[in-house]
Amino acid sequence: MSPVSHDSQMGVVRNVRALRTRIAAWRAKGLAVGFVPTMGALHEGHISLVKTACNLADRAVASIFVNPRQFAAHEDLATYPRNEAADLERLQAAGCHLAYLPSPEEMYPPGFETSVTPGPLGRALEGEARPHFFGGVATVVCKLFNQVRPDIAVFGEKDYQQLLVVRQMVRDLDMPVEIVGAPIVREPDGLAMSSRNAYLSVDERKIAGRLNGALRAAAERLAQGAPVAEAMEEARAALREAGFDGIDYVETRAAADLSPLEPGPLAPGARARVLAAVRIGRTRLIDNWPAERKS
Ligand SMILES: Nc1ncnc2c1ncn2[C@@H]1O[C@H](COP(=O)(O)OP(=O)(O)OP(=O)(O)O)[C@@H](O)[C@H]1O
Ligand SMILES: CC(C)(CO)[C@@H](O)C(=O)[O-]
Ligand code: BAL
Repeated sequence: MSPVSHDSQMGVVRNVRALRTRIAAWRAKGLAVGFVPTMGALHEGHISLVKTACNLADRAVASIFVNPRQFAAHEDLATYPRNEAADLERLQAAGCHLAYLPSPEEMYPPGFETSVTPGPLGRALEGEARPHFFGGVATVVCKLFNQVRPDIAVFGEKDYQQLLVVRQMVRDLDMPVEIVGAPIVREPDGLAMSSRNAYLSVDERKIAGRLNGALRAAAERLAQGAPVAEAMEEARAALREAGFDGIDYVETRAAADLSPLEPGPLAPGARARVLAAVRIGRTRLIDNWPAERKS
């Protein structure tokens, strides 16, 4: 027998109509809705977002949708890890109230043609390496917000630029939702949890564990007053020495809006973020770490 009582059984819906029926019943009771969009293959990072949504709202909805529009033709849409049964169990155990799993046809029916295009914030860093990416993310997140109509939505700081792009979209398009950023959940060696970590071989996994250390070391150098350009050069050297096959970028940017910084030392009190994307074998990893100069 299931240890879960009927009352706390998580709902599972796969189309907008069923989703809206469930949410309308909560709204009728005046309950606040928290939302966590995901692409599935869930790990403790995703679960921490669901728990945050449960803490901040009366009901939590999580979506699982591997969004084709944010993958370029050469990327890993076909092989992206999928594990629906395990994901549903994890969501249920985390206290999620409703899982929303639309099909690609439900999200993008024949005739679909409108998209959301982020501004300059979406063109730097990840946007430069993956030019299609933030347009796909903004479009699907906009649709998901219109479908769920949440009071709050929780996004992980692991995808730091994505969090800022979504905040900017919500501000620019007057969307009635509060965006909450949640801290990065890491493996014991510091590697940020990520669904794509499943691609790593045993040897690659050892190398991957050194990404976070390189960013932390850079943030420490910046805290001590090292020039940004010097700290970034040291970080690149550390990543090359660790054995990464490629570095898409390692940069220190203003934490609030990712605007570029001068090459010299950080201004005392200025909040910055060291961000990187690296490649190892067929896997691309991103991570970031806060940096602030000690006064
Ligand atoms: N380690 C983590 N800590 C906190 N939040 C995370 C973590 N990993 C992912 N998230 C957040 O979960 C949400 C869904 O992300 P997604 O499903 O793409 O997972 P992912 O592990 O980032 O996958 P990928 O390997 O494709 O980057 C995003 O808001 C993302 O920032
Ligand atoms: C926000 C998101 C679910 C949109 O597809 C995705 O980019 C992700 O999982 O970070
Ligand atoms: N976590 C971001 C989803 C992607 O890389 O497509």
